[in-house]
Amino acid sequence: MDREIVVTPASETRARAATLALVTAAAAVVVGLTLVTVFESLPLSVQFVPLVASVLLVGLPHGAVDHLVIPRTRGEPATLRWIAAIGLLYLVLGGAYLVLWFLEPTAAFVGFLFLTVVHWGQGDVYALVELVGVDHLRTRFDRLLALFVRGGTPIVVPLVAFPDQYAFVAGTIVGAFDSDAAPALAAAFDPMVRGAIGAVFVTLVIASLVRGFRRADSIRSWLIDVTELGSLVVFFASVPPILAIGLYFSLWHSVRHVLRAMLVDDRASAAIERGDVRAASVRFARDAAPLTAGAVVIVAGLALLVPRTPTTVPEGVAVYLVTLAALTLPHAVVVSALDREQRLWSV
Ligand SMILES: CC1=C(/C=C/C(C)=C/C=C/C(C)=C/C=O)C(C)(C)CCC1
Ligand SMILES: [Fe+2]
Repeated sequence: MDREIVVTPASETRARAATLALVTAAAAVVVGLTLVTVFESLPLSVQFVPLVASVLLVGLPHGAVDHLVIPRTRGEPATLRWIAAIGLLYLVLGGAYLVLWFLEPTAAFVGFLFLTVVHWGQGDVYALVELVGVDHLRTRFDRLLALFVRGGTPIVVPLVAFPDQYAFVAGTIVGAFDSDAAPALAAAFDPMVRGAIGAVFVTLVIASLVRGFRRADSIRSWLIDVTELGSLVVFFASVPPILAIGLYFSLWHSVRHVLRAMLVDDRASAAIERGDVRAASVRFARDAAPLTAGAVVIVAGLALLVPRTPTTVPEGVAVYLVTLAALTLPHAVVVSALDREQRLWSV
């Protein structure tokens, strides 16, 4: 296999990063499952806490270094040209997607769910292949199957397990733009439709498990994959989705991407190598601070622009999620470029 990665962190550094990723992911699962086990019902105000916290802690910031990651991967300085190119990408794609939200909010929302599946899935494929170092995702097809299964879990499992809360959030998001969009969305919550989506998903999960087991040389790395996936499914099947997605977004998806950004940064990578996670985090926080602040300004601006001005926490979070959608489209393009640089899909 022809692998030419300019910045290739030592395998020990990757192993440290994998441990950090697994520990924070496990923390998300344990916190979520503990909360639902200990408390009979969790007030919505508590369920929203992790999602609101993600504005400043790891969630939103994880994409705020997109202007730095590609030049760093190539071992080039992050010149003004690079920054302008990524800025333009965000402006054009994010801006066009925001316009779509105003024109066709239901379609924009459905698109957001698909985008999330692909983007969260691609992040997990990176972690499995490059951090954990699994050997059973050999072909592009294996990786694509893993992408849909991993990215699909946070979006499909709650649709089956928690349709009411799902419908509430979907209705609040689309309702910010169109107060009578409910009928168009209602179809997705029909038990038959949910059953069919669930059945397709379960088939994919089983296919990926069986295929992975057959192809694995090392049972250890397959077991890590299965344990992660199993925990993820149980987590999203038992924890109400507002809480579950809040925990997952920061502690699972974003932490993995932050580690990826650190590994392409010589200084942060050296800090992780010597076990100094603090130094690596401080450096990341400095890199991410300006554009995180920029993104917060966009959330506030959008809150003023949407036809229905948010007045409650769920409505405020809805505007935040629409901003995340608009930012995630160009972010997923940058991450795909990073996947390409790191030859994640050329197998
Ligand atoms: C909160 C929430 C939902 C959607 C969240 C989404 C889609 C978040 C995507 C975030 C991204 C893509 C962040 C960037 O990486 C659902 C599923 C409607 C169910 C109810 C709770
Ligand atoms: Fe991301």
